[in-house]
Amino acid sequence: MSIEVREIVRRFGATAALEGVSLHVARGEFVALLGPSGSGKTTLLRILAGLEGSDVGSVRIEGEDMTGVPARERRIGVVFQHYALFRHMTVLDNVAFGLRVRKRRPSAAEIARRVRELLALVQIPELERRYPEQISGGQRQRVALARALAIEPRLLLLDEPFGALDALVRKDVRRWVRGLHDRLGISTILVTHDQEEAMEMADRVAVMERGRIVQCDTAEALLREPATPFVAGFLGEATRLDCHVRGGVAHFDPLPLPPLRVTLPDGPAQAFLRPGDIAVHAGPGPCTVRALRDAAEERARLVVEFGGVLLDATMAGGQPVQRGASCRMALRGGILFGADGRRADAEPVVRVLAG
Ligand SMILES: Nc1ncnc2c1ncn2[C@@H]1O[C@H](COP(=O)(O)OP(=O)(O)OP(=O)(O)O)[C@@H](O)[C@H]1O
Repeated sequence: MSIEVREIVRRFGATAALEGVSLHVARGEFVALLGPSGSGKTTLLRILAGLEGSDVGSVRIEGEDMTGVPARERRIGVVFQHYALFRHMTVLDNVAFGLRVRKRRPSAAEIARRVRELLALVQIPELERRYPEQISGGQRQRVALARALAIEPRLLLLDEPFGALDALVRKDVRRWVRGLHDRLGISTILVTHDQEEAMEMADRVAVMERGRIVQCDTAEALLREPATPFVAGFLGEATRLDCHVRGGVAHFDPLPLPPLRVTLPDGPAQAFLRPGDIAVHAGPGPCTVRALRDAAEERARLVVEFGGVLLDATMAGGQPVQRGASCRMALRGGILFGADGRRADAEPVVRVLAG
């Protein structure tokens, strides 16, 4: 089902949690809300779920205004980070809960059939008699999802649902949840502050900053065409550097980095250099390798220090380097924002190595 959020404002005393948020989610779409702590993600989710009201603005689900519609009548499944499973209830009773408290409650036999179907769907049919403390974190996550799905939601809201899982399990559960979303054809909104998670799972990512959605787009578009310096800095592990544009060339002095050609007016600017924009060459030079990442990859990632600044970079060529080794560095490009907020892609002036 489609969701239309219009100009939502929500204040808590002097704090404006949401300052005019609009968002459209198409039927069957998976959208992530991504932003730093306190940017308003959870507040927006709670307003969608009907757990919180808004001061201004409206939420429409499939065209129907949700104002005054209580949470349990919205047919929205919600999963929070702390799954809040009922500890004194078995897995089966936890999943059945939403069905048992329904206004039009199905028969006991129907509830049992539905719960077994759901546990099979989330691939834990053998756990129905266990209690939450007798199952693993990943399994609890699946129970929480089965419970959210039991009410046959039109919309699934996931609030940092993978935070309590260790990295390996998290990856698996993430893929599996996306697969489930695709199979069931429901709309899903995921709240996260993990950009990798948002980009891997969602069709579109809404980047939030201080109570606003500053950009909502595909992961690729957010990386290629960030709307603001905040988005450029928040996604893609870019290094932010101040620079100065003179005659269509950005200079980084006093940092001894090669200049970049860019179509921006003269004046101060901010450069966002992604790891792929900075190519490191092994051999004597002015930079020092401080850390190695993904060393087994063909284009190994590394952190280099240059003039007291740490830069996320990429190894050029296949030569191995070691922590502490000296190296040289070239710029392949970057994204720059002028003082007026205008964005421009930068290119190397000449393809020479720094130093
Ligand atoms: N019930 C409340 N009373 C007062 N202030 C609140 C309340 N709920 C949220 N806020 C404030 O509103 C702002 C947005 O909070 P929200 O929880 O929506 O952010 P978030 O992006 O989900 O953060 P996090 O990633 O840390 O969960 C914060 O400044 C928060 O302190």
